[in-house]
Formats: sequence, C-alpha cells, structure tokens
Amino acid sequence: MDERSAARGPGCGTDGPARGTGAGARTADGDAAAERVRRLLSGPTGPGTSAARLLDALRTVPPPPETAAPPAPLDGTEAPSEREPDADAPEAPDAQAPQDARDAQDPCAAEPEAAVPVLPTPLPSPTRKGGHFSPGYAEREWGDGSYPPLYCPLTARIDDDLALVVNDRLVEWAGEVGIYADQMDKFRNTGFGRLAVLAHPEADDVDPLLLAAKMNAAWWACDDYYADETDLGAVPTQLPPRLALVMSAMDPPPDAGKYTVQVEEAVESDPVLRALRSATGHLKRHAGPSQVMRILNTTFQMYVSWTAYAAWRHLGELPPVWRYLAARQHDSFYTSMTLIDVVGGYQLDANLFYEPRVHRAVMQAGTASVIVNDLHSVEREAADDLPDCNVVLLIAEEEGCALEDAVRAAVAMHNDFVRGFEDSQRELASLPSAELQRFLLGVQSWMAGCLEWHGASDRYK
Ligand SMILES: CC(C)=CCC/C(C)=C(/C)COP(=O)(O)OP(=O)(O)O
Repeated sequence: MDERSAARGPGCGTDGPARGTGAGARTADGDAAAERVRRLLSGPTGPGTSAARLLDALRTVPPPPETAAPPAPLDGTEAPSEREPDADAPEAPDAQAPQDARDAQDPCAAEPEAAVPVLPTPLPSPTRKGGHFSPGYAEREWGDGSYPPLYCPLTARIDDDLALVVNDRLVEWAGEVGIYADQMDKFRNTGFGRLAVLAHPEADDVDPLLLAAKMNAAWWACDDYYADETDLGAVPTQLPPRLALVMSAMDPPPDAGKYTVQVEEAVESDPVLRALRSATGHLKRHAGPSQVMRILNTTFQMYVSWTAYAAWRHLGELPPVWRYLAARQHDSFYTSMTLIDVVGGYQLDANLFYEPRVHRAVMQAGTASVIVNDLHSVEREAADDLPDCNVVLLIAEEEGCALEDAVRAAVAMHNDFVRGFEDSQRELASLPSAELQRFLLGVQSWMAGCLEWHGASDRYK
C-alpha cells in the first residue's frame, strides 16, 4: 500500500479502475440502472454521444431509497498527475483545449506564457495527501466549540507548505493588479491561496491552484470594494453599473470603436476590474469554451443577487429570511465550485453539469458552504455602517430570538443542505461517468475545505 492509500484507510477509495464502472453501494434497482447504463454505453460512439447516453440513463436512475443507506464510498479514479508541477507550462486539459492567446482582439484572452513567472517546484510535503478520494462526513466542531456541530465532509488534504507557495504567488499577483494595495498583510493572512489548496485536494500543481486562488480573490475583491465594505468605497447605488462593467471586463463585448477604447481605459484604471480580467485570462489557459462560459455566466447570475442586497441596504430594509435565502442560493460558493473540473484538469460535460439533479446537488453544496460563511462572518457583517444581509442576523430579527438561537437554526439549515447533497450524491452514484463522480467528490471536498478555511482565516477573526 502506498503512502497515500495508507493515509486513506479502509473504505476511503481505491486506486482501482473506476472509470466507466460507477461507484458506491447500490440497491437492486440501482444495479439494474447501472447495467442499463453500461449497455447504453456500449452503443455508438462519437462526439456528444457519451453525454447524451448518460443523460438518457440518468432519466431511469431510481429515486433514493426511503431509508438512508450508508454513504456510498465514491471510489473515484486516482487522479493521474496530469500536469508537471511547473507553473509556466499552460496545458490543455482535454479535447476542448483552452484558447491560445490567438485572439489578440480579446483583452481577456489567455495570458501569455511570459506573464507567468517561473518559480521553484514546491518541496514535497509530508502532509500532502492530494488525490481523488473521500474521507467521509462527520459532525465537525466549529467556532469556539460552543454551538452544535456542523455536519460536513471531512477535509481531504491540509498541506500548508503548498498553501504557502500558492498564497505567496497570489499576493504577488494582487500586488500587480492592485487589489487590497493598502492592506497587503491583511490580504496575505486572509489566505485565499490556502482556501484553494484546501478546497481542491485533487490538484497538486501550483498553476491550477493559483487560478482558483485568483478567481476567488477577484470575486471577493469585487464583493468587498463594490458591494459590502463602505470603507473600501462600496455604495449601493453604484453597484449595478459597476457590475455591468465587470461583465464586460470578464467577457469583452464586440468592438464598438471609440466606446471600446473608453471601456478599456476604465478597466485598466480599476484594480478590481484588472483583477477579474487577469483571473479570467488565467482561467482561459486551463478551461475549454463551455467551462469558461459556465464560470462567467454563473458569476453574472450571482451579481443579480448582489443588486438585491444593494437595494435593501439603500432602502434600509431587512428582507424576510425566505427572500434572502432565495437570493443567497444564487450568490453562494456554487460559483467557486464551477472551477472544480478546471482545477482538476478534466471537463465535466455541460449537459451533465446542468442536468437538474446534478445542478441541484451543486446548489445544495454551494448553499451549505455559504451558510458556513454567514456563521463565521456575523460580527464582521454587523459592524459595517450599512450592515450586510446575513442569515443569522435575519433569523434573529424575524424570530425575535437571541443570536445564539439564530445560530442554532442556521446550523440546522446547513446540516439539512449537506444531508441533501449526500442524498443527491448517493442518487447519482450509479452513473458511470468518471467525470461526474469526480466532480461530485470535488464538490464534497470543496465544502470540507471551505469549513476548514473559515475556521482559520484571519478574515473572520
Ligand atoms: C464566489 C465568491 C467567492 C464570491 C465572493 C462573495 C461571495 C458570494 C461570498 C460567498 C461571500 O459572501 P459574503 O460577502 O457574505 O462574504 P464575507 O463574509 O464578506 O467573507
């Protein structure tokens, strides 16, 4: 048994050839469905046929059993080392390879190789457990330990040597684009680089992890500077036009002559826009077109919710909890999770990513993780001149209860979402798509890393 297998312990995945074999404990109905899927998969091949057959099979997968089965051990494939741990070698993850920097018209085109500094390969870390496996779920203590635990996946990898390398690179990049310029130490100690390493245990290579760190840091910068932090210049009435410009920074529209020149000047003069554009350029070096558009469109959908909060802040209104949650479900770490296959170096077909049950699963996980954020940021959000929406504060207000009781209610809500994700994962476990199983495991890992990170980041102290 190699070191990595030993670290997993029994039941924590295998090195076996799971590709095409599905995973997990199955019911008799599940076996029948899996068999049907296998037969379907032996049919015609060719572009698009595999995902189409899987979708067909998905329609016949039975609903989850009434009585909860034990969590399916998702024996995903061992992630092959898909890239050399060399930060300067952009590489296509699959057939839908990233655009070259060929589109010189596109200011958001893949960053040229020269822009990525060559850094030494990180030293092997004794704590490194990168790979594709499930350490399972557990009730995890959080905060000062005085509240009921959060039911959450366990963290698959804590590698603070690697996190340091990624975070240092991220801080260097933040200095180049200019975000958090006057608070670099605070930014460093926030540790978005550590978040990327915790949340993407599949990836050992610095460059894709740096991509995740940059995207998350840029999303957060946008949130801090434009939406949330009055001290950083956030003004509710300016948010909608600012977000409209963000979209054009990330997804430059066709040339409109002198108006495009003005757009470009505006992008160049604003650190938040520079960060988002630069991170998108990095994304394009790793992602295929449908992955890029999935990530951009999810970002833009998230912005609609931000405008709702801005209206409430501007009007001094507190939304009812149901309305806040309805907005928060589209403004969650679902957005961050859209990066999972890109960082992992593979591609989940768009028709599988958007298949309703898969979509619901990722939304359940994204919402659970964002409740973790609300739990950790109550004080921070209550402290702003224009307090943010936060599920704990809103429950306390609506129920007229103590903050402690509102925290308990939010914990219960979180735990329901995680159990819902687990059910969804179980329901989808018989589908023999290695990419889908891998992606769901990536979502599981993201939830785990998110909790780990929130408990340690200086941002929430
Ligand atoms: C996807 C992403 C990282 C976006 C940044 C903003 C966002 C949707 C969050 C999940 C964070 O929400 P919030 O603004 O409440 O976060 P902080 O408490 O300010 O960290």
